[in-house]
Amino acid sequence: MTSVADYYAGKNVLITGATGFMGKVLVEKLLRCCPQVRALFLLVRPKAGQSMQQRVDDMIKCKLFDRVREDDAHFHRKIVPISSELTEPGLAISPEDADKLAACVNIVFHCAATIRFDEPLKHAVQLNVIGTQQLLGLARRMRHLEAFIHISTAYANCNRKHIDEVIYPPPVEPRKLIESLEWMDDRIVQDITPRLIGNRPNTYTYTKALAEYVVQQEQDKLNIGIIRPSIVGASWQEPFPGWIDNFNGPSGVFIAAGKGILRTMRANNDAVADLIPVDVVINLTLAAGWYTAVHKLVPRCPPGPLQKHHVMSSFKRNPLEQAFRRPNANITSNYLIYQYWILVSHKFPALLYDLVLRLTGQKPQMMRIFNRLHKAISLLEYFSSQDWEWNSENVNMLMAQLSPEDRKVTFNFDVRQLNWPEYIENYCIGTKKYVLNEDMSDIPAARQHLRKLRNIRYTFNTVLVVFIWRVFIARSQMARNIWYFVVSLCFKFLSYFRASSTLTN
Ligand SMILES: CCCCCCCCCCCCCCCCCCCC(=O)SCCNC(=O)CCNC(=O)[C@H](O)C(C)(C)COP(=O)(O)OP(=O)(O)OC[C@H]1O[C@@H](n2cnc3c(N)ncnc32)[C@H](O)[C@@H]1OP(=O)(O)O
Ligand SMILES: NC(=O)C1=CN([C@@H]2O[C@H](COP(=O)(O)OP(=O)(O)OC[C@H]3O[C@@H](n4cnc5c(N)ncnc54)[C@H](OP(=O)(O)O)[C@@H]3O)[C@@H](O)[C@H]2O)C=CC1
Repeated sequence: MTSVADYYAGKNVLITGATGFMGKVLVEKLLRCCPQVRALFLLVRPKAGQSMQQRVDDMIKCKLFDRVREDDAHFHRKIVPISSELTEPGLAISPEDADKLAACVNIVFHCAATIRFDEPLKHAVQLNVIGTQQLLGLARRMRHLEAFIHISTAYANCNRKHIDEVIYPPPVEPRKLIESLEWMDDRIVQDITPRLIGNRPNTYTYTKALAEYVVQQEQDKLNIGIIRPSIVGASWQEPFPGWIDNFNGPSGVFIAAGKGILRTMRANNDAVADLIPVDVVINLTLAAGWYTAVHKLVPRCPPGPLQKHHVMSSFKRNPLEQAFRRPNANITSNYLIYQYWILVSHKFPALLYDLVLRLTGQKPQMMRIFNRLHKAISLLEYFSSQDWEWNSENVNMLMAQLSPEDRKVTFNFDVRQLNWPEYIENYCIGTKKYVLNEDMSDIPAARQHLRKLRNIRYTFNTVLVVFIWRVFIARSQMARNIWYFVVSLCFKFLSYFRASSTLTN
């Protein structure tokens, strides 16, 4: 039995989506734990005025690569950026680069995708389906290819309640869809999108399902492996706990809750989400690369439960700076209760805050922030308010194939060993440090700010109760009678207490 690192020794690996959240962790892990790997070819596009080389240079400077840097200061020599735009014909790879890749690549990891839930169908198909087809075309030219690993999602088949580790028939024949989209203008595509995606919630899950089918079509020619992670969160252990660099999925929810903006969300009653740490997904992916070189595989990452109270208590211990309110959220599956909390805990405070901003000559902004937040959480609702049953037999089988050292240490993907409260604490701290770039030394000031917010809330509530009561008393004789009765009762109790304490003295 070879170890996973031994397998990658001397291999040339091609990675798409290397500048993304998961791609970066994959590159880091390969360089650190498979030090004999020969070269990593990264398909990267120029973006936002930066050349492909500048983007890769920036990427490897980031903190995520600190441990690799410590081990080998010249690790960047193994990284070979290749200019590529996946939505362009031929992936916009130069003929020389394409020939070079065809001659030497041994393993492909395809991570690139648009993961936006509101992506127009045409663009999602262009990147997630046609981009994948074109990459497979390039893979077919690779003379020494041993495995093609495609990163899909556990929700590609979210229209089913029970999902096995198989490729299901596609919702439509991809070729027919691609042909139709070619002549339709964007307005028509927008109009028919809901009909096309049917009982899937968005173009993302729909195009990921089509991509799986497109990959499966190549199974006679290539060794393919498909990984289906659920909701990918911050790292558990590697390269350090809590690494996260984006607002996607639960991270945006956590940050909004930690800032005291998000106070309610629609989710299933026990508020459990299928979360999986990114380092676990990457360990599984690399192990699958090794195994697929010999066998074919569709493993799904085993998820773990995410619970609301861990998030809240963690942000109370390690508060984010300048919170709008104290972190506290009501999770409910009931639509009416949810709407009530939206009104009372989101819209009313936002209106009040904007009023104060207007009165002090500033531009109102809170309602705009809440409108964006509502759009984002409405897109996540489908996933947070349902449960799925997934089969993970291939994952268990793969685990059993690993050497004890790989299974327990280097490529561990057994989430049963994960301590969830500790993981969530590190996750929340990770959003603070790496997404919001807040300093941990500011925590005492942030705690002081939370105490101030609590005092403001107590004062506000007291004033509100007194005000309502005064209005009520002014209008109702019965309320006045009750009020006088309660006040006289208090006086009687006080005078009795005073009299009895005088007697005992
Ligand atoms: C209450 C607390 C505890 C609760 C625990 C209970 C459990 C419930 C948790 C449930 C979570 C459920 C998550 C389900 C996710 C399913 C995942 C499926 C898995 C996958 O396969 S793929 C990964 C998932 N994909 C995504 O998550 C993408 C979703 N995002 C989008 O589609 C778009 O970003 C969105 C939401 C439509 C917004 O679009 P837009 O308005 O155009 O904004 P931009 O994306 O362009 O961003 C502009 C700007 O804002 C920043 N940003 C983005 N999101 C947030 C946010 N939530 N909060 C704050 N800021 C955010 C973004 O970084 C940009 O900043 P710039 O500086 O770059 O401009
Ligand atoms: N994050 C999650 O929760 C989950 C993710 N997945 C899957 O994992 C994979 C990686 O996701 P994640 O890392 O989170 O996504 P990111 O959005 O962080 O990364 C996407 C990557 O794709 C690249 N890319 C996008 N468009 C193009 C293009 N036109 N040409 C070339 N490259 C492009 C991006 O490059 P650039 O930097 O240039 O934009 C980036 O490197 C995806 O396939 C996704 O479906 C599955 C389940 C859950």
